[in-house]
Amino acid sequence: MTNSQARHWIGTSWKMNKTLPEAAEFAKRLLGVDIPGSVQPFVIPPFTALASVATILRDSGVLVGAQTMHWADQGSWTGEISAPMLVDAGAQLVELGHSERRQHFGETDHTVNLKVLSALRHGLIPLICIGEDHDERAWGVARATLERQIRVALLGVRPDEAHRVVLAYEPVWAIGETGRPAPADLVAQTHRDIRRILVDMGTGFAGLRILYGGSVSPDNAPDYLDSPDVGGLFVGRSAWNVDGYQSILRAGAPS
Ligand SMILES: O=C(COP(=O)(O)O)[C@@H](O)CO
Repeated sequence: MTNSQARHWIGTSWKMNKTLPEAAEFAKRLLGVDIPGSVQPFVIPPFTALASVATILRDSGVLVGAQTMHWADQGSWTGEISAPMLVDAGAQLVELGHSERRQHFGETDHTVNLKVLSALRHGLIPLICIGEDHDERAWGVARATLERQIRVALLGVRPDEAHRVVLAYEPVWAIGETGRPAPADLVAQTHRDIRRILVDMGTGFAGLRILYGGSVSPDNAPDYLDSPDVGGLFVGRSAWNVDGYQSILRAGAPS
């Protein structure tokens, strides 16, 4: 169940981090955190910890997700995990198309689309990551890149099911240790551009939630959340400990 009153979704992917005991400790500590009612929290552990974290956070209001999946329901796909397996493990959402998967693991707009359709068929919330790289921004084609990523990811998604999709705008140049935090005005403008693309796509798509991700920290979170088109934050390093995550969750409380 998602919090239908939530103004912001604020979540973290742990990427390839945390052992089972570390994951359980985080989840148990999170149970004691006072999360603002205006925030929908979510946590995306590695596959190994998905079921145990989902069990600890069951009925807590914190959504639990996976970092990727395959589009087929089952079959000879060595090393892969399907949507029914994620549901079986307790996942409610699945992150798709993260730039690290596009860059290092051959994820394409087409495979993201196949995965989005599978996620929707199985009742998972697809959290679709989009974002231009450094050159695409320098060459003035950032908006075109985002439009292509969005339109291909959502091919075949019916207007009446589109509201279940969440987008995360994550400029590649802003992500990770070598990333440069994006200026808040650029984030606000790009979210407006994305909103216009969605509006052009028609009823059902116009109101999709758009999160921002890339070097989000407790310091810059309030500035990003100031923009009316920013529907929340998707956080990496700064939320890998509960105190950091809690500080960013607090930024989502109404002032
Ligand atoms: O990659 C993301 C942002 O990572 P940071 O470490 O916050 O730059 C985003 O997808 C959350 O994992």
